[in-house]
Amino acid sequence: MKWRTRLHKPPSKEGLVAKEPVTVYCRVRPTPSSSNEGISCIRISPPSHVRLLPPPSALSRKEYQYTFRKVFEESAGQKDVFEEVALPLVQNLLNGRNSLLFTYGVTGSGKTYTMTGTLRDGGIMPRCLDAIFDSIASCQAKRCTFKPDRLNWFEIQPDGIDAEADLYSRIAQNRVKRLEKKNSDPDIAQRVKEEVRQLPVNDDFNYAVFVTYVEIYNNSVFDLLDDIYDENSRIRPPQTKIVREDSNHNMFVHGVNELEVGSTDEAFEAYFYGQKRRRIAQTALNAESSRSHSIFTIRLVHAPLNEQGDGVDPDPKHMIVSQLALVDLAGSERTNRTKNTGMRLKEAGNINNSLLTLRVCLELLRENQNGANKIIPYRDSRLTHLFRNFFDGDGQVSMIICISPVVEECDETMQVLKFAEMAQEVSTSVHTPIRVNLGTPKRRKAIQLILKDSIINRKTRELEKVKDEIPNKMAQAQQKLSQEHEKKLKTERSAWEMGIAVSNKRHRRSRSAGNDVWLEHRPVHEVPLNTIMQPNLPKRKSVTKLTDAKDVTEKTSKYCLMTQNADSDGDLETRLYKGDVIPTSGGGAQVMFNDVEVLRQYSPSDTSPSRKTPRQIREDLEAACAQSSDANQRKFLSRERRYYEV
Ligand SMILES: Nc1ncnc2c1ncn2[C@@H]1O[C@H](COP(=O)(O)OP(=O)(O)OP(=O)(O)O)[C@@H](O)[C@H]1O
Repeated sequence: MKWRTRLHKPPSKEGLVAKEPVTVYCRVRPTPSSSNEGISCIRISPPSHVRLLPPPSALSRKEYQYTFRKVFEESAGQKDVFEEVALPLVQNLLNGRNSLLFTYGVTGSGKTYTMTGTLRDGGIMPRCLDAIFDSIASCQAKRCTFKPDRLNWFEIQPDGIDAEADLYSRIAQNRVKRLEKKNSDPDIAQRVKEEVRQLPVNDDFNYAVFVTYVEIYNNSVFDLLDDIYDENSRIRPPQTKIVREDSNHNMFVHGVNELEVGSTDEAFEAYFYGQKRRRIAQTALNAESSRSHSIFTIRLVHAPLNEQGDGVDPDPKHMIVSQLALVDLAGSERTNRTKNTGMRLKEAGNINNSLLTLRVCLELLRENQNGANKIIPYRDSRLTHLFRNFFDGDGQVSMIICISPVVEECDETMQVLKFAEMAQEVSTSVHTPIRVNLGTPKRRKAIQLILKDSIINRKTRELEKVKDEIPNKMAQAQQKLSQEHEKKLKTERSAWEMGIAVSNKRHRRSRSAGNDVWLEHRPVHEVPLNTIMQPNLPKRKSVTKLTDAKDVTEKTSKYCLMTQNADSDGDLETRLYKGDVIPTSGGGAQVMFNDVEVLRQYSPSDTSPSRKTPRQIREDLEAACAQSSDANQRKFLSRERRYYEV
């Protein structure tokens, strides 16, 4: 069943609210190889002090010491910075809180390096994504369970994918892929993922991750995930977006593309796509200087598990949306040093204006916290307008000041440090939303336990069933075995009876009447048999002496060796040893004896005890048949040799 929840406005803010100061960290980048090696305008006193030593050429020669939450030395790794600065913000996100993290500093001071890093040594953004996905791994909602309504909220589709949402998702993913094919983007597969600490999550909720990527360039907002190409594959000029306020007074970029991502790599694909759209202009200071503020926002949708534990609660009032905005600010710089002109000068002016507005807003906020009641000019720049909620109402704000030890940049570095020190004096409210009371806390675990239990029960039942069936199955197997045995015996018996039938005289006689040509090998001194029954061999050739091999090899297929003898009672006994003539591979022939016929004449009046009964005679014959192997055939032959010349 599929249904759509009616458009729902975010719930009013209830829950715990705590005041948190803007947290400022300072990262000192290694001295660039191009600068005067060994000359540095910075001294660090771990863990939180940094001293600026202006060179003789500086505008102000006074030494200053600044204190921040933590100062990262040149040797600090990406992991150190992430764990100290961003991991608590990821925990915020998982707890339903909002956070904003800026990197701020002069051009080339390491802001992008700190925020994004490289594929081999990821910065804060990929590490945050890894930590999020690792933490929600067991509670990730089915794709398309939530659909952005483009008004800063989400619709719930409890059954997951619906056609429209799926289409949206496919278009969005394809757009990212298509661009990747056309350009030689960094290979995401080469990204090195470091072990990230899994953070605790409320596993009675299902989670989905969405990303947006916008830039503020010359004080206009652009959606970096907007389709670059139109229907005719022509490059579309970028469309400016407006910053709006939703019904709950939250600021958002209207109509921005919000992409559901199922993994860090998918989010990275979106990021690289967006990178293409960023205006990257070369300045005299940095070959890859970004001239716009870029904002990569991760939104986490939390929705309670439904009662069955196989989907989400369809009530949108129970849904929580938290966000972590990662802002890579454009470099603050002095135009006279960068020697910018024309468009670059305009860019620099806008960048400095928005940074100045940020500074002014923070200064006035600080004054208001100390009793003043001044209007904060958020609207003076898109940057402050968009993040008004964070400063004014809700969310933790953190900042990493990136500084370079290069002496030439000492004056600008001082401005950055002064601004950052002031920013720490501003406090913001951090709101922790109240999660819906599910009635049965630890619902997922309970359902998992029930499922596990039912699997165990099912397996036990299956085992018991098998156990019950064992005697039955054994009886069946035994019956089958005895049936097979019986059948085998029967076959053997009938074969045996067939054998006996073969020795039946009449039967053999009838076989003699076929197309076979018999070689009848008679004794030299034959007793006249006129009065005695004789075998009927219709096509035969009789010999008393085998002199020519051709007698056997040519034409004949049957061989019959005849003996005549007087038995112990003086009666005449004629024996016919019969066999098949089988050609051999050497061109000769061999005889395979397979039958013995005994014709005996005796007087019916003779009743002497030594006379064999017909039954005894038959038994003798059967025994002779049973011995019709090669060896025995040879024995027969040698036994009878004295009567023949072979
Ligand atoms: N901590 C660091 N360790 C190693 N290399 C660094 C570090 N910080 C910066 N870099 C290097 O310095 C160069 C400039 O850094 P980056 O592009 O991050 O500066 P930026 O402040 O973002 O500049 P812009 O304001 O122009 O965007 C890059 O080549 C980057 O790899």
